[in-house]
Amino acid sequence: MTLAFDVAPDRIVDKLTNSDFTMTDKTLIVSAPGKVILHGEHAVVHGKVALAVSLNLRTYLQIGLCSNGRVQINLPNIDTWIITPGKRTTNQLTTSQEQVDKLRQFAGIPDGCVDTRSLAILCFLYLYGAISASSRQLPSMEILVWSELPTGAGLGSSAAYSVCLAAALLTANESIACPVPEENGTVRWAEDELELINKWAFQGEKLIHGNPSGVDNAVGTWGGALKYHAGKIMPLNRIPTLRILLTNTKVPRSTKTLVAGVKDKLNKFPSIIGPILNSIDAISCECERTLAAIVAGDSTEESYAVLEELIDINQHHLNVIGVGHSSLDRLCQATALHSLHSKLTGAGGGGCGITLLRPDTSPSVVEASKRALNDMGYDCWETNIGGHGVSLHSPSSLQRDVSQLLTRLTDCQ
Ligand SMILES: Nc1ncnc2c1ncn2[C@@H]1O[C@H](COP(=O)(O)OP(=O)(O)OP(=O)(O)O)[C@@H](O)[C@H]1O
Ligand SMILES: C[C@@](O)(CCO)CC(=O)[O-]
Ligand SMILES: [Mg+2]
Repeated sequence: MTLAFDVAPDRIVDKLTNSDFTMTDKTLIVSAPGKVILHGEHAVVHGKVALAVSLNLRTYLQIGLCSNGRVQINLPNIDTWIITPGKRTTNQLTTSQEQVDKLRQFAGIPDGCVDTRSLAILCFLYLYGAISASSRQLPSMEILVWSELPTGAGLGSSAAYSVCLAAALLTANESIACPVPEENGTVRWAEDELELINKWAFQGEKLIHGNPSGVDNAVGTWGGALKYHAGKIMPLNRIPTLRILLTNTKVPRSTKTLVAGVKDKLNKFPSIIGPILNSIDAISCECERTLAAIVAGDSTEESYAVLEELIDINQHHLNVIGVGHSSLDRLCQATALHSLHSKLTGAGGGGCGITLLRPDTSPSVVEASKRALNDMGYDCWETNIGGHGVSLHSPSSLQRDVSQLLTRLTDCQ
């Protein structure tokens, strides 16, 4: 998707612009990781504990400042969009309904819309307008966002997108420093700057999700493993290297819709759904204790059995609160045939599931499970967790395939 608009006049310029892009200053490349939630999705929106870890799959954003009086954003993962101009909003770390309504009107996006492109555009327009509000002039820039993450599949693609946008726009606007990565290197921002990135990314998530807990943008910003509770972010230092099989059912769903559905159920049946959310909270806490026991070397066999049981219980809870899906049931059944335990991850309703592998799960069991899942039409891969948080890259530090892709996409603009 490519969006372009004039930054000066308040009028629609529209669609693809090409050759008149002239870079005056520098190009920045930032990236942020996706995540998996081990336990606590949905419950965390209602103040319960969640445990989440970053993935090695990342979203990349390239931003070039220019002097052609235009803003152009290219989002190849999600196709094409027709354009609306940008708008200055107030530079405040809160999103008022009035501001959002004005932006929606401006971009022609109806209220309650969950369309992928509309939400991505709304998020960009908001962050661009609000972060640039302190500048004398709205900056002219060209942005390209490309992700290794499947969009809208439970792996935090919206948060990685928001974190990248916040980091790039704050850096371009000099609200945070522009650390210089060494040749072939990657750098991160200082802690207070990460906090600012995270706060802005949370505003972006609000536009995409409606009512996010903040856990996904926290993982996108800090990376690693963390415990999230009522807005408090606590790094998890005592977790073993977990082997996780990640499966994408490829059933599309919207986090915004699913989160709203759980809220409705909770409002309708507080004394029925409330205790389930409390139980999910207890599962997260028990999981944290069990992970620490594994690190301490306490009866690993038994600890893994506990982790497996917690996964099964939570998957049932998630079904009860209405975020399961028949594709996820089939995933759980297929892995259970190989004595493996699975649950949905992220918002559910389709999207991705995680399957816990033991340190000694044999390659033949993993291969047989993957084959069964592939035969059902799912994508499935054993993943590495613990990717670093939002980072700034020198072009030469990027993996060759990522670098080539960004170059190719830039050339196509
Ligand atoms: N690479 C991308 N380019 C543009 N927009 C993106 C990109 N990745 C995500 N988005 C935006 O995020 C939305 C998907 O967010 P959603 O929260 O529904 O799914 P998710 O973040 O992948 O899953 P979860 O929130 O369960 O972890 C898309 O509709 C789109 O608006
Ligand atoms: C479903 C949810 O709990 C996790 C989505 O990855 C929503 C949120 O925490 O914002
Ligand atoms: Mg999301």
